[in-house]
Amino acid sequence: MLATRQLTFAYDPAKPFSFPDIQCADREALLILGRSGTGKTTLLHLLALLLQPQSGSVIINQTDLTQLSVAETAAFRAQHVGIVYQKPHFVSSLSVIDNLLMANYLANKPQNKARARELAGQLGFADYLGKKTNQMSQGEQQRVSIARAVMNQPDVILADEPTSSLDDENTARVVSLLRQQSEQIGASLIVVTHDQRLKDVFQNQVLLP
Ligand SMILES: Nc1ncnc2c1ncn2[C@@H]1O[C@H](COP(=O)(O)OP(=O)(O)OP(=O)(O)O)[C@@H](O)[C@H]1O
Repeated sequence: MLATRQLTFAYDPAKPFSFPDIQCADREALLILGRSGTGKTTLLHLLALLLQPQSGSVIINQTDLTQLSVAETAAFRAQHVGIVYQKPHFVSSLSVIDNLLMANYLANKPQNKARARELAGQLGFADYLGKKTNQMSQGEQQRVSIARAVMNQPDVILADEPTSSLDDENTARVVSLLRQQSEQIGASLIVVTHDQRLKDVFQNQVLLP
């Protein structure tokens, strides 16, 4: 479960952001829409406490992340939050499977190769596990990115424009994989996007003004 209360933030004091409260239960999906520059990525980074809000709270399960120290926040994020970035960031010198196992390492958990293989099978990149990520197409990399986000079975999955550079077929595939994974592990799924193709797919929506 993720909920926010009266979140505010400013890169520049002259341009403050004030975000609508959002709520997303376990196994639910929420789409956050808005034109370019309305603060979608900023909001997603606040939800992951990658940015510290000026005021307000971010609650995941029973924990108010804004009350945690920097070290506690980093540990909480690694264990409970899975992030799919707009452009996948991988360690290019490592293989696909080692990039997945990195999520275990960062969360201070034992390496779970069986889970990495299971996800690769489910998401359709089992043949790539030993390869480097730069040998994969963008759509394939996006699927690895989803697998990495769910390696530790997080409580919340945050996805930033996961489909903006994909064709219709890969968009449908990525959306269904995100939903399937969040339902399987019982996570809240929050997607921020300006991709109008997703409007008809998600029932719960928030529009940033
Ligand atoms: N690090 C930063 N420093 C200063 N201003 C920033 C920074 N990051 C974003 N902004 C500004 O904050 C506003 C919101 O940016 P943000 O990236 O959250 O918007 P967005 O809705 O995700 O846009 P897009 O759909 O184009 O990705 C923009 O006007 C942007 O220029």
